[in-house]
Amino acid sequence: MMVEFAFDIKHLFPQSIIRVQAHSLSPEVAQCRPYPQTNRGQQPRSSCRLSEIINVMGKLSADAQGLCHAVTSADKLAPDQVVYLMADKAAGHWEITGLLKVGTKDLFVFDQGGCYRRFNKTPAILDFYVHESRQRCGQGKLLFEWMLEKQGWSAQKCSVDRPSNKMLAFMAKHYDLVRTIPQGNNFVLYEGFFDDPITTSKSASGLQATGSIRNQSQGHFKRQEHEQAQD
Ligand SMILES: CC(=O)SCCNC(=O)CCNC(=O)[C@H](O)C(C)(C)COP(=O)(O)OP(=O)(O)OC[C@H]1O[C@@H](n2cnc3c(N)ncnc32)[C@H](O)[C@@H]1OP(=O)(O)O
Repeated sequence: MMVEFAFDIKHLFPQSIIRVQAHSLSPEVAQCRPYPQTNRGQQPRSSCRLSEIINVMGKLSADAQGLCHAVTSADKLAPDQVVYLMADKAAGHWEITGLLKVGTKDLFVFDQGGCYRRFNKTPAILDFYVHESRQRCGQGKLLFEWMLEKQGWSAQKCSVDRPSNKMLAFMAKHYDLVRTIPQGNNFVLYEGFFDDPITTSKSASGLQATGSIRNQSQGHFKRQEHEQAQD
């Protein structure tokens, strides 16, 4: 069953995907609720509605990935992070179908030669979820493509925070991204990340060689490990 909210969401979606940042949220969702008693006769503010949607979808995403804590919530959204929310009315009324949270990270990463480098403001995929009833129907691709266009990013330049097995399969299927470069942190980089970084990536700037430490730690597969543990 899809997620239901105590308010009509259609006014929030002038198109099927919207871009939300921290400044348009009310992180103190508790102060917005309960509906409609505290706002008798009034619609809850859109910032309250968006915050509630993000909290609910963040929780569903965590559940789907077997995580104890949500990666995405209204109060944790940093100023440089963006949440893309997707909705449709395929069932006759508007429903929220997906969430994609992205941001930028200053990462110390290993290149293909094992050299340790610093990349400032690396495009980062932080949380991604399509409702179970809509998975494997191309909705994820739609949302991801929209995000890439709005952010001005390309898939191979994105770092991915602790990708799940489904995420790895998604990147392989839609972007032919299969070969990862082992890192000592939770982020996965794909081959192609280091190709011509200055000219082809708008955001992966500030490349600095910081040594040649070789470390093949695989600490980035937390979500995947968790999934497997749950299987
Ligand atoms: C950084 C992170 O956020 S990692 C966490 C990613 N999120 C999750 O794992 C939560 C649960 N999964 C999902 O929400 C979704 O499956 C997403 C967001 C990963 C992909 O969204 P979808 O709408 O399913 O993607 P879309 O339909 O465009 O592409 C389908 C492809 O994704 C991958 N995929 C999606 N679901 C599955 C699955 N159950 N098993 C294996 N691969 C899957 C496959 O490559 C699939 O292609 P296929 O059906 O030909 O095998």
